[in-house]
Amino acid sequence: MTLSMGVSGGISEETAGTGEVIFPEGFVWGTATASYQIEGAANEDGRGPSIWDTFSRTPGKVFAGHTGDVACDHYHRYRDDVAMMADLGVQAYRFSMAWPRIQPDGSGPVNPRGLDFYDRLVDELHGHGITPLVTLYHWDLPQALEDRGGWTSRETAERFAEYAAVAYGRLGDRIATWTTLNEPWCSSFLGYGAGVHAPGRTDPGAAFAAVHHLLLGHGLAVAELRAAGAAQVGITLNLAPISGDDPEAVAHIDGLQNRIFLDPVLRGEYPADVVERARRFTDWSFVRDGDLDIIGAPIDVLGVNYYSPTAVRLRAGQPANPVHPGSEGIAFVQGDEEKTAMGWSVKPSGLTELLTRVSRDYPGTPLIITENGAAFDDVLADGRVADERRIAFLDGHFRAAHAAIAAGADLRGYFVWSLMDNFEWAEGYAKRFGLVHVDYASQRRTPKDSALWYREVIRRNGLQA
Ligand SMILES: N#[N+]C[C@@H]1[C@@H](O)[C@H](O)[C@@H](O)[C@@H]2O[C@H]12
Repeated sequence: MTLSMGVSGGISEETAGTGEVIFPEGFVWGTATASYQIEGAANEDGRGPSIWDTFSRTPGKVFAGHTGDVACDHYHRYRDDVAMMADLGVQAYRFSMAWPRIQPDGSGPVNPRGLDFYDRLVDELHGHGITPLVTLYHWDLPQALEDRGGWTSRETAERFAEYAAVAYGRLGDRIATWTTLNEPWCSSFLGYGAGVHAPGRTDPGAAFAAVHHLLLGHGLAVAELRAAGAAQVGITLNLAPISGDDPEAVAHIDGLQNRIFLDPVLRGEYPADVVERARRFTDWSFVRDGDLDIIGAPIDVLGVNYYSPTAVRLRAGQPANPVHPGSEGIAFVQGDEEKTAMGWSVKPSGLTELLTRVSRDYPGTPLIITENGAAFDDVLADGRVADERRIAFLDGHFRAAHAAIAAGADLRGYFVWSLMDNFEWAEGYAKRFGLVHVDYASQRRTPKDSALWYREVIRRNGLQA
């Protein structure tokens, strides 16, 4: 089953708020994870070091010095995890492949034992009737490539395309939907601009070079995947609706958060206003003739990760937010909505706004929500996690997605982040996003109430009144 097949049938009358909503027939319900966040086995079967192995070992970078060395031990427990997904009725599973497991140095020799793991995983998924959706890059860049410049170097984009071809060569017969990158905004602006993610660099000019080479890697990989016969190719972007009273401030942040990725991928051009604003930090000389044609090659599906909206306002003297280069005088403000354990506003309507905006401004590409979910301070008591807030969060966001479909968005599926609690990057294991609770000491998995609730949503293909 491909994930961007047309969904058939109309949708029920939109009954906002609390009524029953039924999604189109063929709508795909899934869960999502990422290699470094769940696999563990960091030094097993030939896996090479990634930038997150290095970063998490750098004092002060990750909460309590947590690392992904063991994580959820999914590398060894994948059969039980897949069986658990099947029990929850999950129809599709979004996971990422660890580039350093497949090419330990990021180029050259392929590690067959790394490919063997994904072979086993994909066969297990198919054995349970679960459709795989793969992300080729979810932030675990081989350290050897970072040592040669990482995403600031054009070479990394070229190596990424080679890695994509290797992965497809082994698994292309069993994976229909291939997404190249997860959230290049995080890889570039958090990793090279603000330094709060691996590799921990704080150079805005490097961040813009990373933006370009990540996107170039995407385009070169799409070409490789197409040549190899991939059925569906795409990319996942973390996007947010930007609100505020000052149009210039909104445009600035919308440009850096959304349009710097959407425009090249879906229009084959960088937004002119972003290019001009960024000239303080870069001369864009890393962009070569033909690059934008490569980056803008057609894709079959756009993955959208949505968590929370962004609100900005002018504030005299406000220093730049290092995550958003050139944002002096722009304050990021929080509304009085409920907050998650990450401190993010809970605003389901932001998802409707985002999906309808993308559909309006970038028509013609089917959408999949590749991540949406929330961290809350879950408590396991007597073998149960009564995570009502997560149920309410998901209920609201599912309804918001349904409203977007009713407004014309071509939304094909929804992957809840995350299948299970996992390594939450700089937050380590302190933040729990999972539908399934993980006791890291015992590795015991306990489906939370939200998982059992989600099973019913999937069974109904919608929500009860
Ligand atoms: N933070 N947070 C949760 C979640 C993260 O765990 C994923 O790896 C990212 O793709 C995206 O940031 C979202």
